[in-house]
This record gives sequence, C-alpha cells and structure tokens, in this order.
Amino acid sequence: MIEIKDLKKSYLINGNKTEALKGINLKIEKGQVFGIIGKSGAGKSTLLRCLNLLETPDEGEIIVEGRDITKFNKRELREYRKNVSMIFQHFNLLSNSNVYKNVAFPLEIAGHKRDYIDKRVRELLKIVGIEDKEKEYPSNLSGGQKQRVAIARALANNPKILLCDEATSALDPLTTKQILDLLLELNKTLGLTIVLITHEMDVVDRICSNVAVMEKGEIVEEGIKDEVFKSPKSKTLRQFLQSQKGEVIYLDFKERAI
Ligand SMILES: Nc1ncnc2c1ncn2[C@@H]1O[C@H](COP(=O)(O)OP(=O)(O)OP(=O)(O)O)[C@@H](O)[C@H]1O
Repeated sequence: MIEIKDLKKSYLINGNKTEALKGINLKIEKGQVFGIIGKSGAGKSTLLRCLNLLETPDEGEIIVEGRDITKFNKRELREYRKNVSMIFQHFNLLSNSNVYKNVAFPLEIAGHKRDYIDKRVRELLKIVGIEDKEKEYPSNLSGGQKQRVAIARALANNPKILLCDEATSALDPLTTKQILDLLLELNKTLGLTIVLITHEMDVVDRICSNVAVMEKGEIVEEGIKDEVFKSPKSKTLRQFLQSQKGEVIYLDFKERAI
C-alpha cells in the first residue's frame, strides 16, 4: 500500500515560486490500477515522479509498505527503486541498442548472470508479445511495439509498482487499446499495482479501478472510478466527462498551478 500524507512540492524559477503540490493526501492499495487525471499543469507528473523520488518533495510523507521512502538513504533508495518501474509517453528506449539489449539492460545493472539474463529477456518479450523482434532497433518499431519493449524492460526485475506517465498518449486508438489490455493483464496476472497519469478519459475508463482528480496542485476528488464518474463533483471531471461524450466545451486547458 502507498500512503501519501500532506505532500508538498514547489519550484523556484527566477524568483517565482510555483506550488506544484499543495498538500496531497492519497491512499493507493496494492493491486489497484489507480488513475490520476487533471489538466495540464495540475501537478500530475510531479506527483508521479515523487513516488520514485525522481522529484524530492519539500514536505510530507510517502509511506510504501510501512516505510517512509522520503527518509531513505541512498542504499535503501536503490533497493526501493527495484520495486518501482516507470514507462513514459516517448518510451525512452536506448536507440543504439536492439530490443534484446534494451530489455537486458536493467538485468545487467542488477548484476545477474548471462544465462539468467538470456532466459529472462526471452520470457519478458513473450509476455509482451514481441518475441520475434529481439534483434530489431527501436527506429524500426511501431509506437505500440516500442511501448511493449519499454514495458518488458520495466518488468525485468519483477517490480511491485508500475508508474505510467502518459504511456499511451503518443499511440493511435487501436494501439492504445492493445497496450491498455496488456497493462490490465499484467495487473491481474502479476498482481502489479499500476499508477498512471493521463489526459485521456478513455484510458481511465478502460482500466482504472480508482481515480483521483487534480486541480492546481490539489486532489479535488477521488475514489472508486465508477462511483466518482457517476457523480462528478469537480469542474475538471465534469468537463472531462463532457468531452469524452463528444460535447463541445471550451476548456481553459493550460491551467497553471500558481
Ligand atoms: N522542473 C520544473 N521546474 C519548474 N516548474 C516546474 C517543473 N516541473 C513542473 N513545474 C511546474 O509545476 C506545475 C505542475 O507541473 P506538472 O508537470 O506536475 O503538471 P502536469 O499535470 O503533469 O502537467 P502536464 O499534463 O502538462 O504534464 C506546473 O505549473 C509546472 O510549470
């Protein structure tokens, strides 16, 4: 279980302070697919990046399985990060390495033996459905195939938590559906907890069990997705639901967290 308590994060640029997170409280249970939605600038990426401490919070606690990760020393953080993987909108693959090497990379870093790496890479490529692509370079792959490589790489060291940063935003609708189906299957078969941030309502609707809505650095509503969607309270969620139904609305889309 992940419990976020009164989490705050500000950025100071040229003397201007931006409060990206203004005291976030959230519980994410083991095995949930938890979606965080909000307009651009609401603080979603900052919150997600705090979960693996790519961003260091200014204040607050992030308790994962009973331990506050914000208090971890370097060694503890290294251990923790083996349990938390991340995938990205633009895949972040190593462009000069083929598929096999991309997936083998985290296993090499973890110090595994060659035989194990070989077996594990093939197993992972099979899980994500691209076992015939191991010798290809990223530039020869479609967006969906690239994201499958990224997912295989993310799963290499058996993480418990997968963070998804707009993981399907660069994909067409059919490929998005296939990648979401894969994520859902991994959630079910591996018991993987998935935390995802997105602008896309269909993504949340399709795979999330729970949802939190952010506005200007705050969580304005959260809960079981079906219940939250049935009676939306925030302006953001009402607008998102309207736009999902294809209604024409005028969004103040670049909402900054000042
Ligand atoms: N590294 C940074 N330096 C300065 N300001 C930042 C930095 N990262 C984020 N911010 C600011 O913090 C606020 C929240 O940004 P964040 O990227 O977390 O929002 P978001 O909801 O993920 O937006 P988007 O959907 O556009 O990625 C914004 O006002 C943004 O400009």
